[in-house]
Amino acid sequence: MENKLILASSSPRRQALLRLAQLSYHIRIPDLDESIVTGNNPIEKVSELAKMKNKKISLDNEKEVILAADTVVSYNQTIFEKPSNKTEAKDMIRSLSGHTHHVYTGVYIRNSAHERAFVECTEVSFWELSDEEIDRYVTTKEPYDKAGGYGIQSLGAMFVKEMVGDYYNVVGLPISRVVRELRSFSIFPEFDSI
Ligand SMILES: Cc1cn([C@H]2C[C@H](O)[C@@H](COP(=O)(O)OP(=O)(O)OP(=O)(O)O)O2)c(=O)[nH]c1=O
Repeated sequence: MENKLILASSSPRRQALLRLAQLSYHIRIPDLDESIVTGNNPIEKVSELAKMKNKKISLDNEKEVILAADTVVSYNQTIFEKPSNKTEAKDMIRSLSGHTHHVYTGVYIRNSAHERAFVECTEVSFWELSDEEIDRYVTTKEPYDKAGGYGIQSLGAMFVKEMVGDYYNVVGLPISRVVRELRSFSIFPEFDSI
């Protein structure tokens, strides 16, 4: 029996990125109140949450490999998670306007024998945005299921002036590094065997 990758996430983007890398996976969604992890250190926060999401899923046998992740936006000593309403979304995007922020994704991988954890950081600079632009954006569905209140993979792309680091890390999973780490768990993308 081959090793089996379990994605501990409800995020459609994380699923899409595993498919992009030609990885087969199963989904098990962790039930976790993310607000229990407090504090203003983004690296600690994403590490802790990725680990907690991962450990919420039990390993049924030694072939299973569980992957979990957490993404936050950090600007000026403040962590931005998913905005819960229009006002919060507007405030977040207004603070990011004309500035450079960091997007952190913590990844935690484990099987019955070992575990690997890492944090990837991408630097994103926004253009100066007008109030009208921000108002229009928050009337779309885009901000509400995304850290920082924007989606770089869709309309939020219009805000981005410059980026340093892995684009896919901003979307929720630094897929090229994940693929490399998964090889040590004997999980391989289909293209490895071509
Ligand atoms: C900044 C940014 C974040 N995001 C997303 C990635 C993450 O899915 C989300 C941050 O929330 P997370 O809590 O990391 O993930 P999630 O709630 O979507 O899924 P789960 O906890 O079940 O794994 O924000 C984008 O899709 N685009 C972006 O540009």
